[in-house]
Amino acid sequence: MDTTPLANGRNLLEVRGLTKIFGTLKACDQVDLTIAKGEIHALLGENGAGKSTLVKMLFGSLEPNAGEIQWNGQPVRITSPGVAKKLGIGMVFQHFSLFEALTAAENIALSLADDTPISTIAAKARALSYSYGLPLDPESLVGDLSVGERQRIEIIRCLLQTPDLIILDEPTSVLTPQEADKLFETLERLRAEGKSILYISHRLDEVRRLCDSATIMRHGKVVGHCNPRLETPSSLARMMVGTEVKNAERTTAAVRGEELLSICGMSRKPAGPFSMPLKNIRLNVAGGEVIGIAGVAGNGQGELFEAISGEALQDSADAIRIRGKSAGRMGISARRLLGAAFVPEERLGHGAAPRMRLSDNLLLSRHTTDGKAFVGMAGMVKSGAVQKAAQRIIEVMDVRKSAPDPEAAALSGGNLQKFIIGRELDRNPSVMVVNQPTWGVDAGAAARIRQALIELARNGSAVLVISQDLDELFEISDSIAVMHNGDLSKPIPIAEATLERIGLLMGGAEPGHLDHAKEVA
Ligand SMILES: Nc1ncnc2c1ncn2[C@@H]1O[C@H](COP(=O)(O)OP(=O)(O)OP(=O)(O)O)[C@@H](O)[C@H]1O
Repeated sequence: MDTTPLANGRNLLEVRGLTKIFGTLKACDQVDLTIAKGEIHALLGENGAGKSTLVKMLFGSLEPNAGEIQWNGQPVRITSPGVAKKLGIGMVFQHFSLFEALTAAENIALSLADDTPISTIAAKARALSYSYGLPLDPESLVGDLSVGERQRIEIIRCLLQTPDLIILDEPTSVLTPQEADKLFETLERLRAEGKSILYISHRLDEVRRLCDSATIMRHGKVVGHCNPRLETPSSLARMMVGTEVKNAERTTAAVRGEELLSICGMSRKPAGPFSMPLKNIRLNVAGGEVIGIAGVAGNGQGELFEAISGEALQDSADAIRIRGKSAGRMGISARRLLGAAFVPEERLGHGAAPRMRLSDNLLLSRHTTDGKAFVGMAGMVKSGAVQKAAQRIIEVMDVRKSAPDPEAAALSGGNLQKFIIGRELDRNPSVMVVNQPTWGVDAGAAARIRQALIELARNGSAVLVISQDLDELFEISDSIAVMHNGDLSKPIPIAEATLERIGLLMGGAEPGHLDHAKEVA
């Protein structure tokens, strides 16, 4: 591995010795980074390596403890995002900062902080979004949009400020392959226009395809540079993690046990003008198996998760059965009491309360289901037991953190995901339903999560995984069903599933959905 920065034309940004300390942890330790004009530069590293901390300092949302930043050859102090934007630095964050009750245009207006009329902003956003191939309806309410569409708003909001450097923190983790392709076209066009891009991603194949150079971080330090096009995904993973990374393995075939999760003709009207109806969904997940659900984002996967988890109730109690009990009218806690566990796609807010410590988050999600273990006589919390369970999860899932029991918001994105998945696995649920299990998780940790899901199933649980990552679904599933337009296809056993067949179902082109609908009728 090369350890000197690649010279690639004139430099737009040079960072020397940038350091950020949280408590006793050096999240960034003497980091050097050079970004040339007109290049797409990847920032790679395992979860908690310090990537987000570094870019937050470049965007003025965190103040460095030491180090220097030069912009166009001049030393600068980026004391706030406003200063960064004025210099020409734009950022698309890993966690979106959008108000759900406002429209896309209203959200954009808020960040522009001037008095341009909303109609002008909407018109500009619409024109820009279409010209960059990321179509957006500025009048749509954010609350009704899929994660992919929300990200589009963030990107357009950033581009409206005509930045010279665009920082993207894991932009494709929630996108479909088609959406990701569109984004790559947009980024390539921006590069051709002379813009620079700093690109954080755990998807190493896309880094190889898109990026001109890469800086690799480990434990807060820069450990090398490379030209990703000359590397393989496994050599990049090795540089990041420091050791070889193995894929998850289905070592034994699934032995289908009793049906533990049954969805029996479940329909749901669209919750808002932009959400998808669910159409007569039928699916049985038995103990021992992993069923994967593929689909282009926005085809009803989010609505399906809400209906199964109890975030949205059914008219009929029998529409969902968990371990034989009619659960369609039960809320999330009652379904959890039946032995089910749910991991939503949005980690902060939905999956964890950001300002609460990990142990409190654990108690919050499990006090009903683990009442005896965590709550004693007269409602006193057994804090020792809660702390012990939190530590166990942290160890099993290798959650890297800066304090013994930090707030959820102080974890890196991937480490929080590991904690949330670990918190649910720790209950040894009979039914586990996960939406995007490895969103934002590094290659090593993703393999660990996938292996844990396979093992949970092999130990007798029913596992349902909704994912936009087809490679992931092929790696862990015993059968794959596809959501299209609110309709779920019949699960295809993995031995008969090909990328082409699943791809056709995702596009609605194969009659699998129709056959299934006929069978159901
Ligand atoms: N506000 C904070 N307070 C305390 N510690 C923090 C804070 N933000 C980050 N950290 C810690 O700093 C380290 C680096 O985190 P960072 O988010 O920069 O990692 P990352 O490389 O972006 O990881 P990921 O790929 O998971 O997003 C982690 O150990 C994290 O727990």
